[in-house]
Amino acid sequence: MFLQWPGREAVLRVPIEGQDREAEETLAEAAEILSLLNAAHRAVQQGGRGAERLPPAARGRTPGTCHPHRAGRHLRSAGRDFRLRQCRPRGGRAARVSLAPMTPAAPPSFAQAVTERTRRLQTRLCVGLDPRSGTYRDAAHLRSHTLDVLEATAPYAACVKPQLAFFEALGLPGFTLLEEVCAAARTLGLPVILDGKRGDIGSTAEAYAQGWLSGPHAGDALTVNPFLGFETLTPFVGAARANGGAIFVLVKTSNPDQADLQGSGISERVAAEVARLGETEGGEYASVGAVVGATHPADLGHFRALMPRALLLLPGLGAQGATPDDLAAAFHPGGTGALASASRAVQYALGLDVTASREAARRLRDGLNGALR
Ligand SMILES: O=C(O)c1cc(=O)[nH]c(=O)n1[C@@H]1O[C@H](COP(=O)(O)O)[C@@H](O)[C@H]1O
Repeated sequence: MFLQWPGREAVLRVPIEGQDREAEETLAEAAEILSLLNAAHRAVQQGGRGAERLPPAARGRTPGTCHPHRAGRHLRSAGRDFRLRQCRPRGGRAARVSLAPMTPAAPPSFAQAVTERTRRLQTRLCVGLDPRSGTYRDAAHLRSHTLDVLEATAPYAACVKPQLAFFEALGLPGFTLLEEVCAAARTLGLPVILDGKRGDIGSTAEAYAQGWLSGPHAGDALTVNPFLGFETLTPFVGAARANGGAIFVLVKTSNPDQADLQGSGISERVAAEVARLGETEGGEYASVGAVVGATHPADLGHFRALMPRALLLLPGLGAQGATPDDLAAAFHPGGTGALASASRAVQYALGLDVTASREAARRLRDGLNGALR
């Protein structure tokens, strides 16, 4: 077992013995080494030599890289987290150390992260990334424009939604780009919804769920097609819950032809299942959300009421004709609970002009905020 002391540049590893008393014992040892490191550091700063005073566990490290210990500092020991209450050197080779155990904070779930971002940045916009290969000179151009649009629009976005079809169409390089997009989104603090509309018999759905919610190309959330029956949702729900992710189940899609199959109460049956799956979960919003087209403004309040704890993904803003003013009924008071999505209207707002994409995202964010006032 090891204690790690994460300094700015050095990680000090000290062997730990014992279980319960490990905090006192280990930190006493660590503090001793730190106190020696600090003494050595001071000696080096004063022009002397100090490294030879280090105990074997600390030898070989640059004394100048040690980090002074501070109350409040976070320590990780054998997978447990502690906060340093006090670390007082006592004489040359001893120190008194006092630790408070910490319960490590679980990373926020998709629903928490996206809702927190909505509140903090006042944005309900989901930026869709649908890179169309015919639009670009070559693969490098497609890549750079896609990443540029992501970066330029991030300040106005609650989340980003790459549509898998456009990446799959590029073959293997598309998967590499998707990974880059997901990594860049995470660096920008943007939760990622992968729009894959997956769904299959349960055993195959398990592989989809593994691939898109926990595999190397995974997003934080995935759109899911319930057409095969509710059994198809089970692996996706399991993977989303296990990974702090989410799924968005197609309830009423944005296209006019949805009526062919989604009329006659079908959307309501799916909505009831979405609500049922979410009702056992704690938290403000459940991990099971719903896709409801922004192109159905008259139905948004209805579906909001049927799935009170579901996040609603509202595609169809912009190119499919929906406007921010159409969407207020999908939100809860306070302006949370829904994400309005636009792809072409942002990514190709004015050809390949990235500044125009940025402005389009800003206008849509402002429009959505205005509609909620
Ligand atoms: O799940 C989706 O994102 C989705 C559901 C739906 O009902 N309608 C719909 O258009 N979408 C996706 O949302 C995006 C809409 O693109 P734009 O019309 O360019 O904004 C496309 O990637 C669609 O695949």
